[in-house]
Amino acid sequence: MAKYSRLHGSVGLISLANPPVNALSSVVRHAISEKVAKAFRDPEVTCVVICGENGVFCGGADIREFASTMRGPPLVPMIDAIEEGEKPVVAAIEGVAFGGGLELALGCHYRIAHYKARVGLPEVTLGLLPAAGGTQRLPRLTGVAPALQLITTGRHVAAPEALKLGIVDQVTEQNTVEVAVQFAKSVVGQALHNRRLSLRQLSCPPDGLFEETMAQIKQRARGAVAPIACVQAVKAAATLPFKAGMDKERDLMATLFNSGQAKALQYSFFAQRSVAKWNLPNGAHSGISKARAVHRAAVIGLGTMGRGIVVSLVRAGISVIAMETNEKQLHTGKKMVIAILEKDAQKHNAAPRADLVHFTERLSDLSNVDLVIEAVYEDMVLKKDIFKQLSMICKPDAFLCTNTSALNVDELAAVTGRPEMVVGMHFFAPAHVMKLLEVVYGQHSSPEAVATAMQLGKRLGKVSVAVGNCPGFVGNRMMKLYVEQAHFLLEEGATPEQVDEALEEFGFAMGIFKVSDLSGLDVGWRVRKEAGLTGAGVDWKEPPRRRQGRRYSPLADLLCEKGHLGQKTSRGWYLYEKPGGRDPKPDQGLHSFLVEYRSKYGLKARRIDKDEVLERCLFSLINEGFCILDDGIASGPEDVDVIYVHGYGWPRHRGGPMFYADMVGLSKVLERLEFYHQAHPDVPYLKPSPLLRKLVRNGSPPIREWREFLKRPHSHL
Ligand SMILES: CC(C)(COP(=O)(O)OP(=O)(O)OC[C@H]1O[C@@H](n2cnc3c(N)ncnc32)[C@H](O)[C@@H]1OP(=O)(O)O)[C@@H](O)C(=O)NCCC(=O)NCCSC(=O)C[C@@H](O)CCCCCCCCCCCCC(=O)O
Ligand SMILES: NC(=O)c1ccc[n+]([C@@H]2O[C@H](COP(=O)([O-])OP(=O)(O)OC[C@H]3O[C@@H](n4cnc5c(N)ncnc54)[C@H](O)[C@@H]3O)[C@@H](O)[C@H]2O)c1
Repeated sequence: MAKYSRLHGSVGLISLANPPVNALSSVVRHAISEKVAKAFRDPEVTCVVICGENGVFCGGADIREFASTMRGPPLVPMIDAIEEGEKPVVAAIEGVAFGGGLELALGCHYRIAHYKARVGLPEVTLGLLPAAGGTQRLPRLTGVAPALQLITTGRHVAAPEALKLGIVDQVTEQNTVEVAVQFAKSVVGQALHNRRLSLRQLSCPPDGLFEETMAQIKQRARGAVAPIACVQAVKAAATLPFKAGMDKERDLMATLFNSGQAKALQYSFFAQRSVAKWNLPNGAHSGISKARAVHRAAVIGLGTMGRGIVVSLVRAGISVIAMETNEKQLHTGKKMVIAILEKDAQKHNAAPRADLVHFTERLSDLSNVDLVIEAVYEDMVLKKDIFKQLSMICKPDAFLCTNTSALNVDELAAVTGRPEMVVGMHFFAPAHVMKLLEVVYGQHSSPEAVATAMQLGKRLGKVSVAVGNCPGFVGNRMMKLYVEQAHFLLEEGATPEQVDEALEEFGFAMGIFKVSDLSGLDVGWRVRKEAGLTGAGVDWKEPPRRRQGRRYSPLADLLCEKGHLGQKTSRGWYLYEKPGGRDPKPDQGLHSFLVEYRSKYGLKARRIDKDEVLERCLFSLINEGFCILDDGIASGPEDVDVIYVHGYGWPRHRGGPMFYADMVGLSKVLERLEFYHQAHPDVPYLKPSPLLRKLVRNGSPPIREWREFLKRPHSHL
């Protein structure tokens, strides 16, 4: 709803009141239209201020309404009516003015913002465009180039920058509504013609602007349609009269509105918020579990992961003890941490925060920290030794966390005298960049420990997902099968280029073989050795392409044995111009190696099409996702999808693997898995999961109903 009051006798104040973000639901739109008309009718009222209650102007259209038939007064005529009014209308912006909220403000004649407010048109991130005049009014206010950038990226703009761009007329540190009221009174009687953005003429955009932006988008937003529609809409603003531009905006929105991409992106928006509401097998949940404040943290091991974790903690203003095992490693780690912090400082024109980090070689220095994150080698014996020592050294209420990618959190907890204080905090590389954090609860992890890790993740700007304990947790458990299928496809006749091309066309920023070259083939090699699949622990009675009773591909192991570890050695699945090179080229040597390999094992190469690449790689991953849900390791499909979108490069406009399965159709996924399982009976995980079968038996309900078919989450191995 929206409230109406009269201030100082002559100012009509309209306050949007729809907590938490004053979204423009049909009720709110109705109320605004009514109150504006009332203020315009009232002869005592000479000017109007529109604001939002609770320190938020408006978070835009009510996204939940998009899933059903839109009812209530549309936004466009409502905003037009405000702009056409003969009394000055001032938007008082606190908190945010996003999407339809900013479009409403652009319809007002003036905008006053609090200095902490943010504005933006993030519709593109929801698979849409700003269709309440945003694509036509913003370019008329800022010029075409800045508007194009803001609309195609959805970037949030802080008030001081908004002032520079001309989006707001004034920024204040005072009470914004009071300032806006005084301002409104001061402009009564002034001509409004110039303040009506729809009447403004646009100056010519720079030559080639639209073509260049389109090319950048095609490169950056692989396959996403909304940014392209945004360019077309802004181009209409630059080339057509306002009314014709509005028609174009509406038509483009109509094509986006019901698209699969818009549905996927809106699902992702709510999924990201739903994972913050976690629950544990013992009934504890985010609503009742209190996090403890973390003032001092420690990170053990300053390798690839530890460095990034230290930087993340420092960026959040937390003081850190960074510990390494010897002077040389400490020196290298310290140099890397400081280099990143200095780069940060340069970017923000501030002093580096290195004073927050204390570097040490002594574990005993950790006695007084609130929380420790261990990030040493993936070696259970080493980690256990460290946890045993931590249990004795750290103060009794310190949380002990591990960044292990796949090891058993319960086994680590068991060597401490405080298993309830132990959780996994699984960051992703590089940890100061990647958004995802898996918070792994063990059998004994207390709700307070989970709440603290989740809260800390939030403070570090991560999207945190609570998951149960099993080998690989959620992300890596699914990933393993996806990688394995890609290797099998090479055995059967594909090349790394063919597999990667299919995955990149699907929307992944990088195909799986390029990713493998980037992170180093030795990472997986170490994991396979630890799992007894290669190296000393192997049962040599089994043939090379069979391990632990099932099909196995030793291809990656053979490359590692040759020293072909990826970018760092200039050869892996691709060829690079020099060690550390970034530009992958097809490797004829690798192709010949594949031919020899197939001939050695009597494998006949066949033509593998893109559909098979996608189905084999993605459906096996999805099938494991269903097993994970069935096991209660993830509490809902949203958790799996958020993990894949934020940690594994799954294209956001495809929602995530479980959402994708729903879009493709569960019976199709089931039928194809049955087909591939019959064709490859020695690959057990291609057998469709019982949950997938159950859902299909129950008529393939939409993803939002899957939780009804799930058991409660639990942690098991
Ligand atoms: C606002 C935020 C920055 C706040 O962040 P914060 O961290 O404080 O809080 P949360 O993110 O946790 O949010 C709290 C709570 O609020 C929910 N929520 C937030 N925003 C919205 C919203 N806009 N609508 C609904 N609900 C919202 C959130 O889900 C949380 O609740 P939960 O229960 O899940 O915990 C931050 O929230 C944020 O960034 N929000 C999104 C901002 C945004 O993207 N805004 C743009 C919205 S889209 C829009 O505005 C479109 C406009 O351009 C208007 C277009 C006109 C539409 C015309 C339709 C024509 C259709 C024609 C086609 C017809 C074709 C045919 O069928 O024939
Ligand atoms: N690299 C990744 O992509 C990635 C991603 C997520 C999680 N992980 C996990 O993070 C952990 C660390 O991985 P990494 O890639 O950073 O390894 P790394 O080899 O780059 O670094 C490990 C560091 O630990 C230090 N170390 C070893 N023993 C120590 C001890 N007793 N005390 C203090 N420091 C010690 C080493 O000197 C080294 O600098 C592993 O458990 C790994 O599985 C790695």
